[in-house]
Amino acid sequence: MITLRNVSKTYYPKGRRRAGADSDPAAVVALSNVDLHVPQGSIHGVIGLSGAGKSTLIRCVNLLERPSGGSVCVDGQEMTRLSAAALNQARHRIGMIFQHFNLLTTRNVFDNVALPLELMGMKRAAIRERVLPLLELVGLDDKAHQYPAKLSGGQKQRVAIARALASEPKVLLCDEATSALDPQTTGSILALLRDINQRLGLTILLITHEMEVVKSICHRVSLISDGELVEEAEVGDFFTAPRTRLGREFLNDFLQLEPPKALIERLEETPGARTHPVVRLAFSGDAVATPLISRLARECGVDVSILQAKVESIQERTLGLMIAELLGPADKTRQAIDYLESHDLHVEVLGHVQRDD
Ligand SMILES: Nc1ncnc2c1ncn2[C@@H]1O[C@H](COP(=O)(O)OP(=O)(O)OP(=O)(O)O)[C@@H](O)[C@H]1O
Repeated sequence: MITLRNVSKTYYPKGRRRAGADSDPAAVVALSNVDLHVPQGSIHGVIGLSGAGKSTLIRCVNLLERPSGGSVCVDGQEMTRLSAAALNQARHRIGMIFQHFNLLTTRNVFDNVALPLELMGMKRAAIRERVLPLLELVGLDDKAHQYPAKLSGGQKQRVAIARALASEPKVLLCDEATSALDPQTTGSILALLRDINQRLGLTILLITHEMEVVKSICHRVSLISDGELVEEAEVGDFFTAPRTRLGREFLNDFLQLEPPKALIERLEETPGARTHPVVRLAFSGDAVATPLISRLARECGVDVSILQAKVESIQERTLGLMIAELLGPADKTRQAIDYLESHDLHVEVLGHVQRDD
């Protein structure tokens, strides 16, 4: 449904865009060589730190920002090649919601949702037929005559969602849609987006800096850093075993699962004659219910000292996470790691610590 190929975006200081301007020290490369494919009906999250290029990326999809290079294809249409009129038409099929809702304060709820339909030239009766079910869908049918100033943040975002859906889009772009909301309201807005995705088959591309958003509703996630997509994975896989250092940092911050500080200070990168490994284990599926740790002791002769552990529900999947020291001779701890990996656990050796004995 959405395919970006080799998309780049460079911001130039006003009036300084010209041939050879790539070397302009004041130019900001916000995106480079971005490839992204979001299939019809899926929810795809792009996560990254502040300034990584998330907003630029999502705004390139509906050409609120025109890419400096590459192609942007939405629902089979190459967006960068459309005339102004055709682009305007294409945008009706791409709804967008924003962090700060962007409602018109002088219009009531009904008229905010009706606005895109008025701009499309729809008759008042047809607008009513379209808007009222949408207000019901977002749970605001009793607020049609209310003005935005009287609404909570969550209600404002619901109006914005209804407005974005008014032109019956195939794609919804969400630009940090829950960042201004408290955790409970965030939960209810995410539930609404999931519901819309399932009921209407709407394809959703969202950008966020919150792992909670990715965990709650996304099917796949991409990680953006300095304008480049550095990692992409199915959400369960990302939470089990992120492949990049930045991915691991996001995950550790979110899970708050780090070895104790005193132990981190003692961790050595390479094993020595009298060290034992500290590992981070991630397991899902059957492994969650299997008593693997006691089997390690029995079958590999290795004791396990659990430093931290937690179980997370990632949508339908249960994920176990643990930080542990493996205590035993080097050949046995090696064998224990092989044993765990052969039972589909993801094992990351965080380092090695000197034995106290
Ligand atoms: N209109 C602009 N002109 C010049 N530079 C810009 C413009 N918009 C964004 N940038 C720069 O492009 C880079 C990416 O910005 P962008 O807003 O896309 O990042 P972001 O990941 O959305 O950040 P945040 O989470 O803080 O909103 C940053 O270095 C930013 O300063």
